[in-house]
Amino acid sequence: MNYIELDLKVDPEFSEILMAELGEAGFESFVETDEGLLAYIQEADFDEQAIHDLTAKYLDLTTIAATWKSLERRNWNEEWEKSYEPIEVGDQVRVRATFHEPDPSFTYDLLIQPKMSFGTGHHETTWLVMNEQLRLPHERLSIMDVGCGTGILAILAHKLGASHLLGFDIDEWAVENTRENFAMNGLPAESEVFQGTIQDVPDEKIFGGVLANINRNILLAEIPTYVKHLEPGGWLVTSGFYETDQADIEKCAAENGLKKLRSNTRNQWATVVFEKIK
Ligand SMILES: C[S@@+](CC[C@H](N)C(=O)[O-])C[C@H]1O[C@@H](n2cnc3c(N)ncnc32)[C@H](O)[C@@H]1O
Repeated sequence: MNYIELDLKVDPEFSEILMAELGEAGFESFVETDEGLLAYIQEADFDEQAIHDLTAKYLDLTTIAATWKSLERRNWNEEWEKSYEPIEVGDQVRVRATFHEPDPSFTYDLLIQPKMSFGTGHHETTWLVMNEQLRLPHERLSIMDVGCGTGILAILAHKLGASHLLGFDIDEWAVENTRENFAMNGLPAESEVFQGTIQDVPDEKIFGGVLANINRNILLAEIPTYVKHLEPGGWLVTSGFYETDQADIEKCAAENGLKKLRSNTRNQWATVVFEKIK
């Protein structure tokens, strides 16, 4: 049986009330930490939406940053083979696993084996970002993929003509999976993948485009740093937040020298595309 470990960074004052709520939602055990709370639930009972709702509910009172991970590896390929169908973005992009036949009518054929990592194109946010990538220049640009998951966004960037890719993720399994998927999709050996955050990217590295499908709180904290790594006129695609959080993201971006180009939504999830003012 696999368990999910939910890591809530929150003012300890709120730990008790959160434990009561999480207990009702099926979480079985808790460990209070200096920074908040670790909570454990069987993977089958875990509901990502419920955690988003919980975080949103307390936002007016305190800041809660929620991250979670599965405590054991599973054979995702086996799970996939039971239920996974290729996913299409417009009439140009098709994401599939190796056990699906290629469809030559699509210009961009992406091979993704997800393992434990987020990012097959099935999630609204991944789909929304890929849909925006199709409208953005990539030719000969250096592109950074923040929270690369399976590496899917960087792989599409490569297929759209990007010259150099840098991807990173805090999750070691995502990093391992991105490396595998990069190799499977023929990304150049010079592509960089590492485990870490934007803080680990050297100041002198400048990009023509940044892909950041993360979440509201991390975006609000990190947008100023993304901007420092963008060349003037470079673009930033943000996602991983709900429509209700879009105004906060846009305000933060405007305060940091970004101009909004456009936005889109899908099932209440949002994406906003910005350009660094020259
Ligand atoms: C919503 S998923 C997106 C994955 C993939 N880029 C996609 O679009 O499908 C967010 C990813 O960001 C990673 N992550 C979360 N916080 C991060 C941070 N501060 N820096 C880097 N990666 C982070 C998570 O481990 C997860 O793989």
